[in-house]
Amino acid sequence: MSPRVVLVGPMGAGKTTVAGLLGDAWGLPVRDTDADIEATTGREISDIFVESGEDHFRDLEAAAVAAALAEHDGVLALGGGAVLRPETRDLLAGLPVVFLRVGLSDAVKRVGLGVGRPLLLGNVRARIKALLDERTPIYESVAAHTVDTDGRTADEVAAEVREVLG
Ligand SMILES: Nc1ncnc2c1ncn2[C@@H]1O[C@H](COP(=O)(O)OP(=O)(O)O)[C@@H](O)[C@H]1O
Ligand SMILES: O=C(O)C1=C[C@@H](OP(=O)(O)O)[C@@H](O)[C@H](O)C1
Ligand SMILES: [Mg+2]
Repeated sequence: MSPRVVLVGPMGAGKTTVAGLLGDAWGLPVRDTDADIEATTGREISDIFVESGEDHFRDLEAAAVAAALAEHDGVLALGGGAVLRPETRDLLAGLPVVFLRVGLSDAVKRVGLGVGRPLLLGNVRARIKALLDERTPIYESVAAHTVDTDGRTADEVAAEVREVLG
């Protein structure tokens, strides 16, 4: 069992949204590791970060990704930082991983000033810039395909993901 597609990329790339659209288009079930972590722990992601720290969140996330990759054959969206763990990158080798690329201004516009993304607290623009600089090479290293999302609607992005996967 193996997912039809695994979406990676930064916060605001549209992974969660595009996963839903792909699931609808293909008639496949959709999973999102953030939602899986919230369901298993009964806690919100931001509470886990604040109360237990990022390392603990990454442990939960690595386990959630491993479980989803083993159990799920539909569409899978990862959280933006899931690829930071080497064991997760190893598990992604050979899978249809698509990197949804987003530039700084579109990412800032999309994530807004919500409190749901704890890593962005403070200066949202500076935090996103640092995350994009640090993580872009990692997303590129795990992805079989890259789809640009800047200036495109989520529907347009989903259509291109379907196209690149053939
Ligand atoms: N291509 C897009 N263009 C504009 N807004 C988008 C696009 N994709 C997603 N969004 C919006 O951006 C926000 C973040 O999307 P989300 O799917 O949660 O991203 P991610 O899971 O990658 O962090 C949501 O409000 C969503 O509706
Ligand atoms: O980039 C990150 O480290 C994170 C991304 C978030 O998911 P999205 O990428 O779906 O927003 C969520 O997992 C958490 O807030 C940490
Ligand atoms: Mg998401």
